[in-house]
Amino acid sequence: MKRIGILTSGGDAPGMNAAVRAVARKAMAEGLEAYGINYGFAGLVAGDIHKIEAADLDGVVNQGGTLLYSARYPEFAHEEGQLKGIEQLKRFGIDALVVIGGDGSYHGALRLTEHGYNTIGLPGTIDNDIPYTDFTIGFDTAVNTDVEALDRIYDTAHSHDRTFVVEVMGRGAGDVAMWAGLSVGADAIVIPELDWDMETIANKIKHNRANGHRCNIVVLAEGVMGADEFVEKLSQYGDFDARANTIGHMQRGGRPTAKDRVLASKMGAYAVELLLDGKGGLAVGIQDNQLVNHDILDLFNSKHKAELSLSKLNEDISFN
Ligand SMILES: Nc1ncnc2c1ncn2[C@@H]1O[C@H](COP(=O)(O)OP(=O)(O)O)[C@@H](O)[C@H]1O
Ligand SMILES: O=P(O)(O)OC[C@H]1O[C@](O)(COP(=O)(O)O)[C@@H](O)[C@@H]1O
Ligand SMILES: [Mg+2]
Repeated sequence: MKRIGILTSGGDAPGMNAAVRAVARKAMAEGLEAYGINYGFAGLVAGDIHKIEAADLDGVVNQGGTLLYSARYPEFAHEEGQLKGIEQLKRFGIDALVVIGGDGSYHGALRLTEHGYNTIGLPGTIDNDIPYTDFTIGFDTAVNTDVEALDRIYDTAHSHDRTFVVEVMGRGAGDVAMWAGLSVGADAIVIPELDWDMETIANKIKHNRANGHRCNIVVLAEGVMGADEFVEKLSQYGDFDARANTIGHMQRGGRPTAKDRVLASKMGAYAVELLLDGKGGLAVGIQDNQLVNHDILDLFNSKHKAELSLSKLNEDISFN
């Protein structure tokens, strides 16, 4: 093996650059060359591919976004695009590929593996919705961004005796909502994985208010419903002077936390070690603080397990 290709795909996530840097620099340290593919699978098919020099990676470890750019490119679900992508990789003499992205990107990586092309997946998504890893690259930063936003919203909630319903991202997963909600002492955290009931939430808010809690924060995972709709339904159970906020894409950008930088660096270097061992078709994860790898195919026969006990814990300690 002489050349490793790297691409980032799907929603950008803070720490993707640290992962690209780790893969490329580790490859170089092992006497290999690194090639960057711009715009995920779209750039792969188009042949938007360039050699990465060590100096290109200077000053990127602390940058959000992705220096390789990203794309949502549904066309890659078609075999024609996949074969074209492999042709491009061969044209550049690239022997193996590291795909940094979320669950969708892993589908693309699996297709390449099925066509006999050695591919390793690194979990890069703020959603934390990937099986066989406790954490994904970008999750910690997104949660911390949400916590900062929620702390600011709390100031207004507290000053005006208001209830704020704040919608955070996560697609179908409630991890971002649970971590952010527990971190700010939310009155309620509403996620798609667990049953919930509007009347119970309204009663909890009333109970807390009756016991001196002047304002309320409800953290809502986007996979449940939008914040406006939630406020409308909540208001049917009382006048909480409620406001809806959606944090949106600002939680996807920004400088990665140290935790995400370290995770990305570890995973990136590990991917190169796996490839040097002649392995491929694998997804890298971290479980109980140990780097692990699983067949990418196994990820599609499994479901991400959210740490749902966080929701129960929040219930237990968020009353007045
Ligand atoms: N079934 C599939 N087969 C091949 N490629 C896919 C498939 N699903 C997704 N992809 C590729 O992965 C990209 C990223 O997936 P997406 O779900 O948008 O983000 P993420 O990887 O962050 O979850 C898609 O735009 C597409 O190029
Ligand atoms: O950026 P877009 O295309 O509007 O998509 C928003 C979605 O992307 C995310 O921010 C990240 O998701 P992925 O990692 O799966 O791309 C989700 O939390 C959100 O639902
Ligand atoms: Mg995804």
